[in-house]
Amino acid sequence: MNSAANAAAALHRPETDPTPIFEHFRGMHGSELLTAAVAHFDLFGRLQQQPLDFASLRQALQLEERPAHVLLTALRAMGLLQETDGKLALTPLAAEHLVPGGPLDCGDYIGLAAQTPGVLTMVRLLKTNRPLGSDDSEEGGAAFIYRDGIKSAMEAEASARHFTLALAGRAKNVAPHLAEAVSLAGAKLLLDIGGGTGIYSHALLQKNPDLKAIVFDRPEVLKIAGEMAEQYGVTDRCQLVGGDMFADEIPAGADVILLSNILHDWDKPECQQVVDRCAAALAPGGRLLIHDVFLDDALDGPLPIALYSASLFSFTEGRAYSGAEYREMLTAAGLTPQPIVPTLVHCGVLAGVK
Ligand SMILES: C[S@@+](CC[C@H](N)C(=O)[O-])C[C@H]1O[C@@H](n2cnc3c(N)ncnc32)[C@H](O)[C@@H]1O
Repeated sequence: MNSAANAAAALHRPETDPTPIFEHFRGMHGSELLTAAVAHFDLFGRLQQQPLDFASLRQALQLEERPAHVLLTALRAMGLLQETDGKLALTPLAAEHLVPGGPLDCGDYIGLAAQTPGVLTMVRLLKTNRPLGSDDSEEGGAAFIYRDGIKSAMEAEASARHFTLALAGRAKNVAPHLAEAVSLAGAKLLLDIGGGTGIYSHALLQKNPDLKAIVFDRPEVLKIAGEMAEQYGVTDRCQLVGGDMFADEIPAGADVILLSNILHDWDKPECQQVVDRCAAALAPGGRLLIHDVFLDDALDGPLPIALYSASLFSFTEGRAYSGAEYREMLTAAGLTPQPIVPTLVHCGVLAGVK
């Protein structure tokens, strides 16, 4: 048992900003999406014929809405597509260099990567709209997500531990910034839905000595949250509750509910369901905190978030959303959105007040 006196500090801010490391890691998706667009979807050839609105282009590419957003947002962020009068068109850069058969076309060069494993996987995911690990032919189940009817890696001890601890590196860096950015003065109970390691809760508990927290997640994941609570010396104020946020009762009466990196794992109807359920469970006057990344409201960048969106798309049933999309969800749940407060690694907090 770790006493509070020799507990690890969850409030230790990194001396250097790890954001570029995450950007380099996610950068592979830029290459995959560009190559897919050029060599598998003939996207630039199609748009050379005529600009198309999102729905028509999506139909022409035979993509469902989520993969179409991931692909087209990334290409807009790369400066290859632009929206004019509601239609997507080639930018001068794409028109000069990516239209098949053009005098300065670089498409065959990009096509050198057409059959590489990463590109082929991305093309399959875009076409099927299913995350890695979710097919019956694949072992293990999808990472980070659980709902009735899907094969989830979060239900088996070893894979739940593997994926949960994988997020600890980011959480340890970002949590001190979150604890600094969000004042919980006066709050008595924090509910951390899908809390994973619980590190964000542990940092908030260390920062706010009168606060108590509930970390709500799948039972196998909570084993790690319990170990971490010991390391950070907050076990006496941190309760672990196992459940399914879509089906089980959300503990009622918290002043603050945290959805840290949760909604980006889900498609819009599931996001709305979670936001609605959290809003109903909040105490009057309470806050729902969406801690996540935010695309521009026009869904045309920034590029690092657009590439992270492809990563989220690959692993889960979600993607990155814009501030406007999240504000719409909060408003539909009867909450009043507040301005976004940045934390670290492109993340920020968007609060909705009940
Ligand atoms: C991407 S992780 C985020 C973890 C942590 N909040 C963070 O920011 O690092 C998503 C978390 O949601 C949990 N989760 C997914 N589906 C869930 C469900 N239906 N009910 C409860 N928790 C769920 C996962 O087990 C996982 O810990």
